[in-house]
Amino acid sequence: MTLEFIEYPDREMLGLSLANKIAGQLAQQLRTAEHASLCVPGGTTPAPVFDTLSGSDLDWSKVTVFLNDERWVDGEHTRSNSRLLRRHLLTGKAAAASYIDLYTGDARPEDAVPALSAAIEPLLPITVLFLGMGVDMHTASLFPQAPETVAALAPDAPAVIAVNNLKDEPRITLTAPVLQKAIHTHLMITGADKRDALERAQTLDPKAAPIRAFLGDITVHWAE
Ligand SMILES: O=C(O)[C@H](O)[C@@H](O)[C@H](O)[C@H](O)COP(=O)(O)O
Repeated sequence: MTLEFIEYPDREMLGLSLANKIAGQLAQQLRTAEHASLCVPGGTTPAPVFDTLSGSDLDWSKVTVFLNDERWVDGEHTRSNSRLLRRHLLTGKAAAASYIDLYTGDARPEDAVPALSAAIEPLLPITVLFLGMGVDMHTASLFPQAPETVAALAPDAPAVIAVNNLKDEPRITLTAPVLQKAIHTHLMITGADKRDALERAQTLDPKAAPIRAFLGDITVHWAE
């Protein structure tokens, strides 16, 4: 188990390098397999990586993309992570990729769990997992001390679960057993506060610091 920490001179270098690494790992998988999967975060940080990655020269028609987690809002809502992907990742060459939308339009995320689990399970293990992290040490929609986080960290958790215990809209999130089995895992963080939070997370229990559950074999990409 190795945590590799890469510090970049700036965010632009980070974005270019991480996009190239992800594209290289997807291409490597496609040399020996018919299919590859790419699981990505929402939030505000990853857009520059997506912009570069979407122009990468690989056989995107053999790649399936899905999010780590989604907010339960319509796909055109400004808080929709799918909206971010459609504008920054599923465009250019990457428009040929298949996309599993975690927002199904069901009234509640709970209603979508069986169908989404069934759609995601055949794509496992995830070839490349790209994670983000909040300063509170959450990743995907696994928030510190939330009852859903305890459920999502269980070794027998289903592939996705609904998360309702939030100030804003409900969400759906992939769970630890699915995320932990990814072949390649990258975490992108920016700013001193997130670097400090990551350091703190390494001393805490995953229920208090959910990112801790994924700090096995992982490459952390950081820039100020
Ligand atoms: O939907 C989400 O919110 C994400 O998937 C989430 O886990 C994100 O990666 C972190 O919250 C960091 O978000 P920022 O990049 O906006 O800081």
